[in-house]
Amino acid sequence: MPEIRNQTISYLTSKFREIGIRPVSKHGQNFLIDMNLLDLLVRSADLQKDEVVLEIGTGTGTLSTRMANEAGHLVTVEIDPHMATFASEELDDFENVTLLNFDALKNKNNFRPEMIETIQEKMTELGTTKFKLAANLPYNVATPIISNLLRTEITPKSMTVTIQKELAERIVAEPSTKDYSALSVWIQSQCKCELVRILPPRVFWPAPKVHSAILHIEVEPERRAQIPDLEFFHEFNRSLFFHRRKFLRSVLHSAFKGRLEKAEVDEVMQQGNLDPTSRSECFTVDEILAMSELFRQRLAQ
Ligand SMILES: C[S@@+](CC[C@H](N)C(=O)[O-])C[C@H]1O[C@@H](n2cnc3c(N)ncnc32)[C@H](O)[C@@H]1O
Repeated sequence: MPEIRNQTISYLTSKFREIGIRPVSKHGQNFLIDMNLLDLLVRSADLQKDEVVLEIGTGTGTLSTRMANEAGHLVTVEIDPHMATFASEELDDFENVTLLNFDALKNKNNFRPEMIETIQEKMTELGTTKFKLAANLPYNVATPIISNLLRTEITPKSMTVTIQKELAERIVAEPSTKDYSALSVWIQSQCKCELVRILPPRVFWPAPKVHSAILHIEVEPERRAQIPDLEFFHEFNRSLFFHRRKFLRSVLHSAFKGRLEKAEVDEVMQQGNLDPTSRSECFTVDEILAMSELFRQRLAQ
């Protein structure tokens, strides 16, 4: 088994000095330096030898080496060429790692196609359909990464991620709370979420200004399969929370402008017993799923 190095602050600072680089804050370069927490993240991800694992944000490769030991194959993506060079040395002895040096996102709504193709290729080579995301995510792109992964042609079994605490709280939020949002509904409509641990800034180097959290998101294929049109639901849900303080009737009139007459929207609302003066944030995930389905069927008529 290749060696797993414990990357302490002194190891990282001396290596960075040697290479002549510094952590770049615009890329969210806050490295997890608490080895117990790295192990907790890997344990929570429950990686198996018949699985391909995607890591977005290789950084110095400290989490990557731990995951490569557990997984069938690790596809790890890093935007920063300096970090990719650093990590490739750490990962040199691992035969089951593919390190890609580019931005994981093509744009806010889509992943870089080469990343998805590489995962598919490695799944075929391994003869598996199983794939997971496990990563200490760059905070500025954590939301699109988690959200988009439920919209790609390959569905992950789970996503175990370190993210900003506020974002974790938004994902697990309950109806009628300030954190409840389109993201909470989108994730909870097809996944079970567990907040594994809150992490203080000091477990990272350099320390960020905010607290973080390890979140484990388990995709539930049966629930996901019950959503007849994922893209329609994704758009419907987003438009529902676009003006979260407006009354439902007005929100729905705007959402279907040009596609349904106002009277038709009112009819669907009556059909679903939907109170026109309610607000989107008071509906449960199941109620929003049912609402979306009523409108989808109306549009299909
Ligand atoms: C929070 S650090 C995690 C590093 C390492 N995995 C760890 O656990 O300490 C996030 C890493 O993601 C990289 N990154 C930022 N944006 C990215 C993007 N859009 N695509 C790929 N990597 C990105 C950063 O350069 C940084 O190395």
